[in-house]
Amino acid sequence: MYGLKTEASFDSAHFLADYYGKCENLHGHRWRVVAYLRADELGATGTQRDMVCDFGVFKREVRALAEELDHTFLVEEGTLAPATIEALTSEGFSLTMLPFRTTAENLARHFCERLRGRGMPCSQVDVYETPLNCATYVAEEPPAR
Ligand SMILES: Nc1nc2c(c(=O)[nH]1)N=C([C@H](O)[C@H](O)COP(=O)(O)OP(=O)(O)OP(=O)(O)O)CN2
Ligand SMILES: [Zn+2]
Repeated sequence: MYGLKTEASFDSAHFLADYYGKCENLHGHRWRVVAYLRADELGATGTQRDMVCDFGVFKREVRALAEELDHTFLVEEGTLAPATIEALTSEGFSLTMLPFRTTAENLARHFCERLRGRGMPCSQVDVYETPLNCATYVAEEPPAR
C-alpha cells in the first residue's frame, strides 16, 4: 500500500446553528485541511509512472477546493433567513451555502468526496479548526485506481 499526503488551508467565517455555546455566534477559523491518497499499485506508464499521483496535481486539487471556501462565510442551508442572505449578499459579502452543518467532520467529508469526484484516490481527510482540534473523515471503500 502506498500513500501521499498534502495540505492546504483557508480562512472562513461560520457559526453552528443549534449549538448552545459561543460557537452559535459568527466567528472564524483558519481551517487546515490534510488530505491523504492511498493506492495498492503505482502508476505503470507515462508521467505518473511509479507515483500514486503527481504531487503537483494532488496539491493543486486540494488547494483549488480550499480556494472555493477561502474568505467566504460558510452557511449551512436553511439556517439564515432569506432576507439575511439577501442583505449580506447585497453588501458584497461572499457566502458559500453548504448542505450540511459546518463542522470540521462534515468539511473533512466534503473535501474527501470532492477529491474522489475529481478522480483522486482519497482515503482520508483531516480538518483542523484550531492547531489542537482536528476531525477526520475516512472513506469507507478504498477508491479504485
Ligand atoms: N466535534 C466538533 N466539535 C466542535 C466543532 C466541530 O466542528 N466539531 N466546532 C466547534 C466550533 O466551530 C468552535 O469554533 C470551536 O470551538 P472551541 O473548541 O470551543 O474553540 P476554541 O478552540 O477557539 O476555544 P478556546 O476557548 O480557545 O479553547 C465547536 N465544537
Ligand atoms: Zn467554529
